[in-house]
Amino acid sequence: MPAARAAPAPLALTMGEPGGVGGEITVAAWRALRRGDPCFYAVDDPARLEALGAPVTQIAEPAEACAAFSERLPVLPLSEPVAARTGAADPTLAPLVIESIRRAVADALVGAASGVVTNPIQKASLISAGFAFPGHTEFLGVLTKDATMPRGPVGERLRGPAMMLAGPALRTVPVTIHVPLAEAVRTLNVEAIVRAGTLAAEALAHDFGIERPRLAVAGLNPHAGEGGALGDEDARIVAPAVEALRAAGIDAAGPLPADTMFHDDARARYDAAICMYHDQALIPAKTLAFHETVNVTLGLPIIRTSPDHGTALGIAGKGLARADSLIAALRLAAAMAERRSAL
Ligand SMILES: NC(=O)C1=CN([C@@H]2O[C@H](COP(=O)(O)OP(=O)(O)OC[C@H]3O[C@@H](n4cnc5c(N)ncnc54)[C@H](O)[C@@H]3O)[C@@H](O)[C@H]2O)C=CC1
Ligand SMILES: NCC(=O)COP(=O)(O)O
Repeated sequence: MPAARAAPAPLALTMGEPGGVGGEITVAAWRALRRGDPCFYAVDDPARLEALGAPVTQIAEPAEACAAFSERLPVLPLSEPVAARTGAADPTLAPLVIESIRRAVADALVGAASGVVTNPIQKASLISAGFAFPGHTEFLGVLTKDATMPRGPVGERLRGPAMMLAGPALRTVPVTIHVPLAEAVRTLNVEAIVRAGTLAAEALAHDFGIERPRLAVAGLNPHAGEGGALGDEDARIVAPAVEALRAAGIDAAGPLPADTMFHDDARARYDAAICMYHDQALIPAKTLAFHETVNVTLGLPIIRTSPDHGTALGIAGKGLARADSLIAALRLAAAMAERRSAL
């Protein structure tokens, strides 16, 4: 008889900005998932989550989480209590927000957690407190830079980080991420597009189970440059990148006019859209499925997903926040972990 497969490690869920909706959607996600899968633990302040209505159990190690999960929300405590004001971001709490991310990543790097799911952070608040990164994506790239990639040297060539927004009807990958638009245009280059496309194709094959992934590469300018009349970047930068992706055996089409590549019929022709800048990728993804889309970091030695939305300070504590995107993020992280464990 084949040996029974060990139960997967739990997922680690970070605190995010404690003044935002992270705490209440954590509790709602636990209520939705506690009788099924996947099991997770929060790296947070147990008293804070208990005050939000969950029966909590304080754990010392991730390995204790799944036995308790159906009855109580497992919480790995931060080093200090979190005194947050609902609806306001507080830069003095930045060290605890960052501690939560560091601990979750450390657990994933040693295999104690099967992946990291992050609650939203208030970026400006963290940056004002000295945080040197524009988002989780870039921070996670640095936190994991010394860890070996899965699949050895092949994996090393695919080291990110890169961002994918994955929804039921659309996946997008922005080539440039958290930079001002003018800088995105100025710094766009062939290598960055090839890197994003290669990471996307690899993730579609290995994490999403798509045997022969098809990429659609967006142009930068209106009408993909209109033959040079509306800018030369599409011919000079995007087209050679598409050629390079094809030469590497990746099914890539483009540069495509971005205004006509996201309607229903167009989306049926590809598995992911490679976009030139943040909003070109995130606007269609969030418009089509704000509550189901998940933010996935590609090219890390660990799994990381997150809801697509932010801290939503304006609705925090009002009972209006939906946990669907966080639940989708937890489910996708678990599915990715299962796929990777079978490789
Ligand atoms: N992964 C992360 O850490 C992310 C962090 N952010 C940060 O969040 C902060 C606020 O960003 P915004 O642009 O205002 O975006 P937001 O996503 O927080 O809010 C946009 C709109 O969607 C609503 N909304 C958001 N989440 C919701 C939910 N779960 N249920 C129901 N309605 C929801 C809000 O009430 C608001 O009307 C910024 O500091 C931003 O950088 C934004 C996106 C991702
Ligand atoms: N707009 C998406 C976003 O800001 C998420 O960034 P990250 O914190 O996941 O890097």
